[in-house]
Amino acid sequence: MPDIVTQSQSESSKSKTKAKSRYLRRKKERRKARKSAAPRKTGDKPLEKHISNDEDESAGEDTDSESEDNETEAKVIVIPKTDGQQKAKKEMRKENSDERPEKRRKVVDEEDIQMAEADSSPKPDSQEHAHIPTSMDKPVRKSISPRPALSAFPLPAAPEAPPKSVLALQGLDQAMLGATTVNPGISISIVDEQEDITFALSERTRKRLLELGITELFAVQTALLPFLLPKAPLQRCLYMPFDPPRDVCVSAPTGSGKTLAYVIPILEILSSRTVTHLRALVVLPTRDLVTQVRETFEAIGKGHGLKIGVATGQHSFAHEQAQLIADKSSQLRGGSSKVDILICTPGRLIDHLTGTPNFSLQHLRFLVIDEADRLLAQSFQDWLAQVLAATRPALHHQPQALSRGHVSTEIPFADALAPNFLGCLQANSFVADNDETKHSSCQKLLFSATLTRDPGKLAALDLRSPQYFVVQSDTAAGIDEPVGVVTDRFTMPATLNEHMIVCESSQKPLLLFHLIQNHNVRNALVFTKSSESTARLVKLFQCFEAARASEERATVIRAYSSDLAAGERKIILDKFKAQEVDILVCSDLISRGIDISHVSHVVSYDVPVDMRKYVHRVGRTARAGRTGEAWTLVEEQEARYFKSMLKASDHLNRVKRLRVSENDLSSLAGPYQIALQNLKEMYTR
Ligand SMILES: Nc1ncnc2c1ncn2[C@@H]1O[C@H](COP(=O)(O)OP(=O)(O)OP(=O)(O)O)[C@@H](O)[C@H]1O
Repeated sequence: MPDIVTQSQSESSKSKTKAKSRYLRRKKERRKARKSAAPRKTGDKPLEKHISNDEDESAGEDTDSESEDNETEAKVIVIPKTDGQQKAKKEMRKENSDERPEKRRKVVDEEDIQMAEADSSPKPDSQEHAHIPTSMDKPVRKSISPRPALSAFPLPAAPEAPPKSVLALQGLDQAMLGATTVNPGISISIVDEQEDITFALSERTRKRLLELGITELFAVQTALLPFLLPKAPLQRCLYMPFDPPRDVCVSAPTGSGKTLAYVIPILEILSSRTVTHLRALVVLPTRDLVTQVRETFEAIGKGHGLKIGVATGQHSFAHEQAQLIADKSSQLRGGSSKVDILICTPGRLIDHLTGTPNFSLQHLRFLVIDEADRLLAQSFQDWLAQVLAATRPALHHQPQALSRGHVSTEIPFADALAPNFLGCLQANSFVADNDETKHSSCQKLLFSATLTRDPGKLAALDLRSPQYFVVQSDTAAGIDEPVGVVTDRFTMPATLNEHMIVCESSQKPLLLFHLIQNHNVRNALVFTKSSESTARLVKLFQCFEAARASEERATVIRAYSSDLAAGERKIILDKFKAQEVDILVCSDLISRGIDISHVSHVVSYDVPVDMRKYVHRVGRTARAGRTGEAWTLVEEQEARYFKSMLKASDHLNRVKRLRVSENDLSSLAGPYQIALQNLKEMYTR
């Protein structure tokens, strides 16, 4: 048995050897056939590695191992499959189909290689790209290294906010940034004649000021007078067509004397005039202010021989025309005027500009806009644009555009025309000795305690190289803030004491009565939010005074609001000025500009809606260096808003909290309840 086994083993090994040699022979033949089937192109480099779909398994394995070992040196050439190759491959497969199945191999295709090249190719702008690789010298399989992770972008973060002062400067013109800061503590005596060298005040004006008890000039006046009243005579001229004056913007606290700062220079310069023309126009927001400024002009200008007129609509239009215009019937190109100075409200001014013959602004030397921020916010009939246009000749130089209401082609009286309007004459009718452009001599002066910083609104004024003056203490301006005019801070009078009283809404009337009784307040202004609340509060207070039935003199309280006719308002205001009325309850109608020297207290019964309103209300007291008290009653739900408003203007620390206990109020509770009952009956009747 063992022999049999041995024999059969030897037979089988023989047959195996035969099969192996047959396999090797066929393999050899296949190689030969493959070599002959793949003709090499002329110029082709010798093949170092040949990858194709028809490679046998061992060749594929060799290729892998080589490329791993010599990754950097390996050169791979992709040879496109030829028809011969494909044929040979098919034959071979046929032959080998019975021998062993073809293993699945990783196939690297021509297209894959191209993509790999594209991916790993250097950036066009990199230096490495100086050598453009070809498929001949490019490593393929292992050359595709994993892409590095994208570098992380920094997370979005808000940049640090620029300082408030930097923000405030945005969009402001250089003129505003170059404002002159004036210390409110400065004053200059006008008693000593030698001191007066700076301002060159005329003897007549100085005497008049002294007669009125004005012995020194306040800070804003010390800055404005040398600027508006230069010593050089040429700069005091009525007409300056070739060297027009610079415009001026002034921001100074309430009661600091802004009115005199323009009244004195206007009177001084206009007093040199021979012919009466309308040369100074002062625009104010209310009739009351017009009356007040007229009184100041008349007081200081007594003896100057200048005529002062007003236009507020208080009188009929025909009456005003008769007061303002000397000649309504003739056709005068240069206009006609009975007044040198006109003080008016914007509405009535526009009425005269459009409806009064020979009313002309071509001779204006001064255009004053007092309470400028309020007036610039008023777009009534586009009044500002109309006024500015009337100070310049019309673009098309139409003779009829000179003064409204007349159309004529006759040669006008040359002496009636302002120099900058002479160009309007027909060329052949008037020969000028000088062809240089003539400018308007009108100098614009803007005043306010809360002058606007809005560049857009200021641009509407078409200011000529304006000079800004800001009256504020050194401490009010921060180190990095050149001037307060560029921030939301408003300078308050140093002599003003400010308090707020936080209370429940229902307690407010009783609290007000307590403050008035307890502090023995006389000469007070009480501001409410509307004319209705004004009337209600006055009635309640009158009922309260009646119910109190005290032996002391009853406090006289009156309402002052737009509900009253102008005549009635004037009577009440005069009584208050004469101290016949103790307390005037009013809406914001007189919160601006009104100057009543003896006002000792200002009470904001309703909180002001914004900081500007607050500044003007409290500014009715502590004027011209006097002391004054300002109280604001703040309802509990308003406290937060009110405080943040003050804080935004850097003013919170100036307003102290005043506390009133329930006990303090209890003594007045009885008459107050009676007053409420009486008022109720009054309204139900
Ligand atoms: N040099 C001065 N000497 C004494 N009193 C003066 C002087 N200048 C002005 N006054 C007085 O100071 C008061 C306030 O002046 P004015 O009304 O011009 O203030 P204002 O700055 O215009 O205030 P507001 O912004 O509230 O209108 C007036 O009664 C005025 O007569």
